[in-house]
Amino acid sequence: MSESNGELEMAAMKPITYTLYYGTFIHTPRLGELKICLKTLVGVNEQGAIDFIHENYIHDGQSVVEFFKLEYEKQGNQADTSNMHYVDISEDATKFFCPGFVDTHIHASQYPNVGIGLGCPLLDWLKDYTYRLENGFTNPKDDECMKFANDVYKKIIKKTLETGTTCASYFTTIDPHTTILFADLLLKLGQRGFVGKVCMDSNDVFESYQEDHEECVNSMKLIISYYEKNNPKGEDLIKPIVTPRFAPVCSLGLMEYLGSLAAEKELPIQTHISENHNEIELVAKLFPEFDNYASVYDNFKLLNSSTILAHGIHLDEKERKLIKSRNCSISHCPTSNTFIASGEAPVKKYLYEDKINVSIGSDVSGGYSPSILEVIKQSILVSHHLSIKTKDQSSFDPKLSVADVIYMATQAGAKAVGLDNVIGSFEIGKRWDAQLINLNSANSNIDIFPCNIPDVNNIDKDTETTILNLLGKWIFCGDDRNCVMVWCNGRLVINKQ
Ligand SMILES: Nc1nc2[nH]cnc2c(=O)[nH]1
Ligand SMILES: [Zn+2]
Repeated sequence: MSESNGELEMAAMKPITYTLYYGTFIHTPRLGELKICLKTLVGVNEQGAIDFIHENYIHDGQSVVEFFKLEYEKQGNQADTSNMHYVDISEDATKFFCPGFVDTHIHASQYPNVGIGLGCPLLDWLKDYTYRLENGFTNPKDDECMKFANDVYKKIIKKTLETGTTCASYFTTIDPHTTILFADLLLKLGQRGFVGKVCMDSNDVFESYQEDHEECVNSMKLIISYYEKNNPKGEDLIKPIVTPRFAPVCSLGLMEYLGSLAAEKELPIQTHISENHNEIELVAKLFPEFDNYASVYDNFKLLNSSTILAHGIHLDEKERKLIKSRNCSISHCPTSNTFIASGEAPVKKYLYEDKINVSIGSDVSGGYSPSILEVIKQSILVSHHLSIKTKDQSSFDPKLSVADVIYMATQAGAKAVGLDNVIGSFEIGKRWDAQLINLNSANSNIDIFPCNIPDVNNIDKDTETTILNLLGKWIFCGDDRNCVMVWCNGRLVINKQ
């Protein structure tokens, strides 16, 4: 089903080649707008950028490569077709291209704990499971520690790529050396990623797992200079992200420093907010001078258009207004919110009434699955529970649609990480971060019947309905076996065909 580590690394190292993609494309360029493009031809150049898109392109016997050459010459350019690739899925109605998923909240270091700690409330879960595990990454002079970090980090990157995640915003641990190892692996394996060394200097409940202010400053310097030197030329594949873990483990001085660092270096920010009622009470107790949880972060300039706030389940109206006014994004993590019983975030309301950008996060290992396909399934189910609970109290229906969740997992994720003009949908000039879905792949969990197959040669309402039904099958019955090829920045990084 998947390649060995060795083959995967080699795939990522390959130069990007000019490639034509032909067939069905499904994407959500805007909230609530699902676009189904049939018989569409997309050209991706050697920089990994989309050069042209022709919808409803019919061959007429002309070779597609010839057509492309003529088109390119019309623009006054020479096309080198000697090393051109062509991926044609147009004859198979159960295959489609979709933008790569963007996971806006994932803890790489917590991968060994997936499935562990069921129902344990957040603050106990952190103390009893999470800090203990992360602490195992903080002894870089010990070969065993480095081997462990290498194993965990390689496996989580490989796993997320195999499930169609082409870009992720990661938390590692407080340790800078294993964090650099993680950044190195992202580059080797070819995934676009934001690397968040966890910053925390006040961990009373697990004192051996914290850093002092100076250690944090030095670690951040090390990581920022690594990124400046090691990104491939012309490709900004990795970037540091300023990561105060959450207010309860950060001193005022640390938050002040991190807010200034983000502003000075123009770096994005990620943290947690309003996940659990006991956590919210703790914040109110620790920071009595502030109005609410969100204003603690705001006071230290940690809320801006490059901030990703994970969870945000129990935000009050004032907080939501503040978050909107600062243009922050929320990362909705329903799998985690159900697994550790934190609650149900009313994200349909955030999206459509508050007009906040809401993306999707796996929150491994609060979330048991690194697959964003699994998380969007959970986001729909959680929204249905919310709808059942609130039916008699409000006319607003919190149920999420298929278009909503694909949007949150792609274009909204791209916006959350500041790449809304770079990835997230298929547009000329955007990078080719994409996945090929095959609903009939080897060992697929989905049974497809003749009545499920759309007539892709005849574009009408029936075709659209049948394709929408297929999307339902993908989200609810599919899994990583249906994600057969993955490209990141134009480069093929997963090939299970
Ligand atoms: N889900 C989750 N919430 C947090 N809040 C602070 N740290 C964490 C974490 O690691 N996971
Ligand atoms: Zn988290």
